[in-house]
Amino acid sequence: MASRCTHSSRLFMPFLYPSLFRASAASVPRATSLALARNLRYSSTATLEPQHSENDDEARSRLNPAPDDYSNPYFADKAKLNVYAGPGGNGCISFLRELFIPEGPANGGDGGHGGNVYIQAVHGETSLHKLARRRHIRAGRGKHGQGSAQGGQRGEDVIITVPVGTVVTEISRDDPEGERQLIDRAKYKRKRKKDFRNAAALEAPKEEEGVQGTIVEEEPPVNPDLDRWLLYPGISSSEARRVGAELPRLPRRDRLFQQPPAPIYLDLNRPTPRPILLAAGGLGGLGNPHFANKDRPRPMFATKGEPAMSLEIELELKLLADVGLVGLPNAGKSTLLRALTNSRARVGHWAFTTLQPNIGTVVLDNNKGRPSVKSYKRISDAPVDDPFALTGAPDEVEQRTRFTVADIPGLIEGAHLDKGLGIAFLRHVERAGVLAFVIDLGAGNAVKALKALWNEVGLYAQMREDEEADRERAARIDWSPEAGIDNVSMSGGWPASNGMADYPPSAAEPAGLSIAGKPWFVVATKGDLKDTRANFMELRDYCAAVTRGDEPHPSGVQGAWIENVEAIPVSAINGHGVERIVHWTVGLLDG
Ligand SMILES: Nc1nc2c(ncn2[C@@H]2O[C@H](COP(=O)(O)OP(=O)(O)OP(=O)(O)O)[C@@H](O)[C@H]2O)c(=O)[nH]1
Ligand SMILES: [Mg+2]
Repeated sequence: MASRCTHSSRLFMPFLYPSLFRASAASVPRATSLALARNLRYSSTATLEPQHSENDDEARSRLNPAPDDYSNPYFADKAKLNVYAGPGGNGCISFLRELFIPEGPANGGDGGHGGNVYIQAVHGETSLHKLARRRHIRAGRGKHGQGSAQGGQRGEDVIITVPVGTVVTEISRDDPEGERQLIDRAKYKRKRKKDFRNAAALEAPKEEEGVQGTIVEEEPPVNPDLDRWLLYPGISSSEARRVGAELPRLPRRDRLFQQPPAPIYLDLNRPTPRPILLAAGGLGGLGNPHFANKDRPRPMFATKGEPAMSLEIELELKLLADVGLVGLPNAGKSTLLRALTNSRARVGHWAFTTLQPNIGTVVLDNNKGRPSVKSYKRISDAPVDDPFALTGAPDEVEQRTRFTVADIPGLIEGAHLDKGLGIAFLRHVERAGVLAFVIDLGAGNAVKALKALWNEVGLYAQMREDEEADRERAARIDWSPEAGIDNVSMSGGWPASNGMADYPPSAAEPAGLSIAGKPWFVVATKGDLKDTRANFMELRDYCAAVTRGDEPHPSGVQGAWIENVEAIPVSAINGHGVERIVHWTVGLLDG
């Protein structure tokens, strides 16, 4: 396909793809290159390019790239958002006025409802960085009603699209309408009690009446909902007081969208075809015709639109890769990812080259002939718009054409104490089907390194399980203000019985099994280095002993996966042995 920006692409090329530029620079005629140099005089990146000698370039390859030969897409795996639903528009107070009808009937329009905020997990999104930058997300406000019975426009809805694998947690919410409903309900209960007591007092013996029977004149009640009404702006203050005292009760209104029960917790580990409601917009106010009757043909009031709910939510992305690479820094994880996939992850001979997760795809079948490996995966046909996926639907099998591999920053001993880059990145391999421990054969005892890695992973798993248990305990306490008030069916994708207490009881799993229960294997890399054979043999014997049960699982977790622990020797930099990793992984994935 022809380039869509032939002129500008040349200019931007060195900035975006320095290595490509170097390769093509030699073929650019001298006159052109001079012209380019002139154009790029102020471009610091072009002039500061490190110069490589010819020999240097020859030694370089896709698997042994220069440190600056990589692509670095924007990535964020956490975002905090303030979400505001749209407030409703006010109702209008207006009267028909025509040539021979000076005082016509009420014709104020209703206010529009505020917009809702939804969330939807879609394929194609891979990062939360755009949302992290936006921070505030607002749905449109409903427009006010107008004269001549014109209703206000509805506020625009907003759909937050997030990558599949995002977990949404509510931090706090401000729901003025929900709070008001609670207060109204409490007041109503108090009033009923008081009325009951008064009625009982009236039925009490009559002799006391002579002594205490003085009738107390009650003050005219002040309308408690005065702030929810709009009064005709043209009326005088005395008239306003009179109208205020005569205001009717606020009408009860049916809602199409109920606010989702607090606290929101959504694990969007599958795409959601229908957006899920996070915050419903406020109802629009009612115009003055709603309050006209034969005693009050020209109501001088209308209702205001409802204020909107706002939420503070946290989004956490857990990448959904099939295989997670776990290893110490500089072990060769990114090189292995390059060897397995088309990834352009950064490779460097220092620790912490990788600062953010990289995902690569291993293509098994590009549909251009026979697949390199035959593999089948189970697909569940549980309804994907069920945010809690509580239904146990039967599984189907389909041919696997690719699988994904996640390369994360290296772990060091003590990562759980927040040393190095910490263990936060382990959440990206937490959901992987298979874990591959990448061990550098040239960097000391491989068995020791494997044990150290499993120790960190085990501590991480325990931490996550404790967090999950805490969250579930909090969710089971039914403190939600909405619970038990209106049992109206939820719209916008929430299941009707969405009380958190309805969760199925969690299976009592031994601690740490969420990760230690996964199939795993060891990739012993840098096998091309001298004197690494003994180290590999020791590692292989250790893995065999673990499989036999002679050695405990390196994490120390009881019941961890030890079916067939294998150590596969590779030289990723030369692409040797990586085929075997593909076959082995597929075998474990197919289970
Ligand atoms: N000899 C040899 N060197 C390798 C091999 N694989 C990787 N290396 C080198 O090891 C160094 C580190 O490789 P990386 O792939 O960046 O290691 P990493 O595990 O991703 O490192 P971090 O991202 O820092 O955790 C680089 O200089 C690679 O060229 C290999 O199979 N053989
Ligand atoms: Mg790396």
